[in-house]
Amino acid sequence: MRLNQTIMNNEKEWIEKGYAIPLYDRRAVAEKTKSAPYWIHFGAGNIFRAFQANVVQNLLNERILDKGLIVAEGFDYEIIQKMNHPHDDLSILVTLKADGSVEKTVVGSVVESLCADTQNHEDFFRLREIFANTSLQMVSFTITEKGYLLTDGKGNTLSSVAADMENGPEKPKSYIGKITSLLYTRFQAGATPVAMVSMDNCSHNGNRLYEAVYAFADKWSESGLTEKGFKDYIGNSGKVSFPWTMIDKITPRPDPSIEEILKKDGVEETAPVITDKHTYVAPFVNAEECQYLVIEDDFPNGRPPLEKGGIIFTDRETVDKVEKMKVCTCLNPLHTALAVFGCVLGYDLISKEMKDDVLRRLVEEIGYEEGLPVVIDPGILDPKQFIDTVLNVRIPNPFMPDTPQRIATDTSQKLAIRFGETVKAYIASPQLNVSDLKRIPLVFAGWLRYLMSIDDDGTPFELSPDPLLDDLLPRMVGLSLGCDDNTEEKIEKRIRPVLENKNIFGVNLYDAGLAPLVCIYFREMLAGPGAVRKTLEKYV
Ligand SMILES: NC(=O)c1ccc[n+]([C@@H]2O[C@H](COP(=O)([O-])OP(=O)(O)OC[C@H]3O[C@@H](n4cnc5c(N)ncnc54)[C@H](O)[C@@H]3O)[C@@H](O)[C@H]2O)c1
Ligand SMILES: O=P(O)(O)OC[C@@H](O)[C@@H](O)[C@H](O)[C@H](O)CO
Repeated sequence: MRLNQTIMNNEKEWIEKGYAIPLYDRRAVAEKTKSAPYWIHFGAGNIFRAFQANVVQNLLNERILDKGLIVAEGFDYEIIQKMNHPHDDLSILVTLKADGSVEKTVVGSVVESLCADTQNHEDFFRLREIFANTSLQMVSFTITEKGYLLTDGKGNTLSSVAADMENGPEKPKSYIGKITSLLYTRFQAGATPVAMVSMDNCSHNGNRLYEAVYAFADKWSESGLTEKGFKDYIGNSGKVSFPWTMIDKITPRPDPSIEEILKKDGVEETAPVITDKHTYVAPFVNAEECQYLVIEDDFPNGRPPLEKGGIIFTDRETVDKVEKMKVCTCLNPLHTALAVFGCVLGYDLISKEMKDDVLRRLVEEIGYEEGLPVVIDPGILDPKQFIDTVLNVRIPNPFMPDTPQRIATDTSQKLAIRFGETVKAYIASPQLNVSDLKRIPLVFAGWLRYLMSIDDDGTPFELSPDPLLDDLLPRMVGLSLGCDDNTEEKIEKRIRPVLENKNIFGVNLYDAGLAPLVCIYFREMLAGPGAVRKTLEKYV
């Protein structure tokens, strides 16, 4: 059984093996989509294939939509070359339910995949054609938090961004430079409206995308590299919107245990690949069943009826509340706490960590006691029920192959949103006292301990990728486990610049009054092998 367009002539075998297959004429859908695209997504990673692509598949099956999706990859072209093209853009979604049952779906809603690479003339020409088409209604993104960065950890403009700003929209190399250049194509083709929809886990993600794109438009306009009016098209015309969103569906990396299931069914060539840019991809994706996508309803060129596929459209204020609930308190902080301590305590599965009493108590206390008091009820999802499901059903699901190592990726980019917002809310509240926060500082100390890349038994382990490692790791040099030399002064001197960094924590932890506690916890975690667990048991 080969995963490519031939399955449409060989449906019986797939259906007999329990696969749901596309119930529409895929060739006809592809033809219509290519001639009048309405939705292009950037970031051909796992969440897109597990969530957005499957929503469109369901709507195609139900004849609510008659066009599919185009996907573009602007960072890791190997995904397109090694997964999309060899499989004719089909992928298998394996849904792992908490009762242990498994649902297998061949998703065929993606009908074209392109490398957003200005060196790849054919693909970039096609992207310009898509952006010039009046039919285009939405451009969405799952490109990770760092995809929107224009500067490095020290605040210096990235060299690719600086070069693109200097050279203009012709052949940019940076991600946002390419996106802004494509918007310039749309501007030149009649300045028709479009919605630019970030679906990444960053606070006010629409603003993050807007600010990055506007910085290019501003610079290019100022230097006369773009025609008059482009900057206003992006910033003031009301024609280009940047809605805010909240997306939620735990989508681990493709796991060998799931590959085994597919292999047993007779599916060929299912092996996952780790690309040179460290993306974990396979012809299949594995994900939980639960999913939420909440989008600010601001689509100046109209939009498909995605609400019929379960996507919630609402106002910006509600998205803000629901996103704060999920990303800042009820899910992602708990994930990050489990990620850093999981790596240090030698875990390779999040669900196993939930059987460890002290880790379970830690995330319950962060969620219910420290996070929940600052949550504003968004009205559309109940925060208490949400966190109950996260802690009792979703994270402990033993059938989900999610790992602390995946979630630990880019932690330096996530702490500000996942914990900093709560710290800020405590500082701002007349009723709450920031010094009551005891567990969040424990996670900060746990992250510093994680950065030493030595586990709690004293064995070295590999850190997950993070754009700030080059800045952060030198700070850890000279600190070692069980060393009498680890004086309070020495430790503080090393980590002070990190704790003061607002970009990392969202606040200066000294100004917030939390730094001394972080230093105490961190020092105790350095006492020797076993000290991390001992510290957790002492304080949680
Ligand atoms: N996986 C999940 O559980 C989940 C759930 C909700 C939201 N998200 C959001 O989606 C994002 C992607 O998740 P995924 O599961 O698809 O991950 P993935 O590792 O499968 O794919 C990552 C995608 O981001 C791109 N990317 C990586 N680094 C980049 C960079 N520096 N610049 C531009 N693009 C870059 C990759 O090329 C790829 O397209 C997450 O960072 C998160 O914001 C993920
Ligand atoms: O995807 P990231 O790297 O931003 O964060 C890792 C996880 O916390 C995240 O992917 C969750 O699984 C997701 O946010 C659940 O909806």
